[in-house]
Amino acid sequence: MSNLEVKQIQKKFGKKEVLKDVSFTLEPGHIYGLLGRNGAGKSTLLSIINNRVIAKSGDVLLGGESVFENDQLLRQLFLVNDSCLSAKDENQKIKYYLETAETFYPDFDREQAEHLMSAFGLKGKQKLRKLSTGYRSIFNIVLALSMNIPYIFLDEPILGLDANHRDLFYKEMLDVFSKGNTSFIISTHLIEEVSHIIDSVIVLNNGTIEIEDSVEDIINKAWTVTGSEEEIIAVKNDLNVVGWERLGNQVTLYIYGEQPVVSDSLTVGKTTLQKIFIQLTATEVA
Ligand SMILES: Nc1ncnc2c1ncn2[C@@H]1O[C@H](COP(=O)(O)OP(=O)(O)OP(=O)(O)O)[C@@H](O)[C@H]1O
Repeated sequence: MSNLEVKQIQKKFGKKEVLKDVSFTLEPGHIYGLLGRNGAGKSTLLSIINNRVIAKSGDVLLGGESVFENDQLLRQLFLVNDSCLSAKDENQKIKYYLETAETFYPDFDREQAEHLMSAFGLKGKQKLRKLSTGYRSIFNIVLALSMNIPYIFLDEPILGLDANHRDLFYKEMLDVFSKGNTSFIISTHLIEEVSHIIDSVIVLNNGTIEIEDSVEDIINKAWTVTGSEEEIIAVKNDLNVVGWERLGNQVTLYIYGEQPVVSDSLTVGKTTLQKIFIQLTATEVA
């Protein structure tokens, strides 16, 4: 498996510059979380990488070669989202789409698809257009986890899934991941829920990549300093503060970087991936 390099992607809708200059590299053997506020451009970026939306400029390279206009390379990637099947086809039965997937993706694992359908309670004779929101997500998950290709992109994969089905999805995805043939890139707002599944994070903010790091490193760099307002004001300029919060008469600073060195009267603590993400992306984007 080769690296997938996303290089200097720019995209405008009308006058709105959604992606200003987006570059990052995906490596085999990872589960990435693509995080960003509503309207940050995650879906647009995933569609561009998978050649479903055309960028103003930039490139996507697999093993050093551009994937655009290269069907063979494009078949090493797959984006599962609400529009991965064209609307006009929705009258068909589920088994039709599985057969189509087998035609286009020679490594598509039909046995795995049948296993997943039985685990999630989806039947081949059901028509796509009659599925509930949750079962449409399940159908997309069945496709994604049976593809058997190097890079699978999932845009909000758990939309409408109940807690049992979400757990089942994570378990089945980890099973596929453990076989070593596929890296996953998941775009979602359920950060706490996926924080135990993903190992790396890409944060899209203000049209560029704000963070590209392992979950472990981000958590290691995420600190809080809590104390009275007076004490906090006295130290805040010496720290790399990315946000703050008041609770009663206590103020908490969110710090991103080295462990803060402060007086004993202040409390230094750790924080979660979700909290630090909220602080790092606090400015309105949409
Ligand atoms: N086809 C389009 N025409 C015009 N504007 C668009 C189009 N697609 C997306 N946009 C705009 O581009 C911006 C980014 O949208 P996008 O759906 O990529 O963001 P997102 O990060 O996936 O958002 P969310 O988390 O809310 O799903 C938004 O302001 C959106 O309105």
